[in-house]
Amino acid sequence: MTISTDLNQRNQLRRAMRHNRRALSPLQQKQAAERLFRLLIRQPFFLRAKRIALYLASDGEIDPQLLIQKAQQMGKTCYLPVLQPLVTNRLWFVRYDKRTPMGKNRFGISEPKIKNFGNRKQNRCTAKQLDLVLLPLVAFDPAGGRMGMGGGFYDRTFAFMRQHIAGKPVLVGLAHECQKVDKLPIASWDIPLHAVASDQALYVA
Ligand SMILES: Nc1nc2c(c(=O)[nH]1)N(C=O)[C@@H](CNc1ccc(C(=O)N[C@@H](CCC(=O)O)C(=O)O)cc1)CN2
Ligand SMILES: Nc1ncnc2c1ncn2[C@@H]1O[C@H](COP(=O)(O)OP(=O)(O)OP(=O)(O)O)[C@@H](O)[C@H]1O
Repeated sequence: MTISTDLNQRNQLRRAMRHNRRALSPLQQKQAAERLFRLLIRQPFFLRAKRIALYLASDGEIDPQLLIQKAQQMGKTCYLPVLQPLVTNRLWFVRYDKRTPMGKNRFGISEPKIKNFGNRKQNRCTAKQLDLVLLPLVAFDPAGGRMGMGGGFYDRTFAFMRQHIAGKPVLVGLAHECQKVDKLPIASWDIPLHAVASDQALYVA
């Protein structure tokens, strides 16, 4: 198979799975978010983690908002991905709570504002300092394969995980069950997930 047909297939799958996500009703979204919440709050990787990266749901993604609230009540620190303004296509993780000033990134997703690089550094943490990363995804397979929105942001940011088997951070994708496929094609740059949690099950790779 040529590289271009392979790319076409990836893009077709991405489109179809994004369509599946968006087709869920508000009630289905709410129930899925509650099921995911109940599943995750009893996992040792969640209970143990002090610094957790999550995301604000967009485009039909399963919503981790209940998890953000719970983690904060438990005294954990939550971080959101922010598109790096200088280095292209990597993420920063910025501390998030009710008082965090927010703005929209170029994809229309809310993210913490970075006003002053110097002052704001204490609110930022590097990918290696996180204990747990709950990643958004478009499609997944039960072996930890992940397909995202296509920017390669998470893959680039966590590329260090390939050499570094330190068990930290733990990478767990969050998904609707309808985003599961049998087997995703693996690209050389793809970073495998330790697990995927859906509204129905936890798939440990
Ligand atoms: N909720 C959430 N936040 C996230 C991500 C995510 O997947 N979900 N990201 C994970 O990486 C980063 C943003 N990545 C994104 C990549 C592409 C598109 C997107 O909608 N692209 C358009 C076309 C591009 C354009 O508008 O210029 C599209 O595919 O239709 C959105 C977010 C950081 N924050
Ligand atoms: N570590 C890396 N170094 C250089 N380029 C990379 C790296 N990771 C991904 N890319 C590039 O990023 C592009 C998008 O990758 P891919 O389609 O796997 O993104 P994705 O995982 O769906 O997106 P995201 O992680 O933002 O949700 C690819 O064209 C790839 O060449």
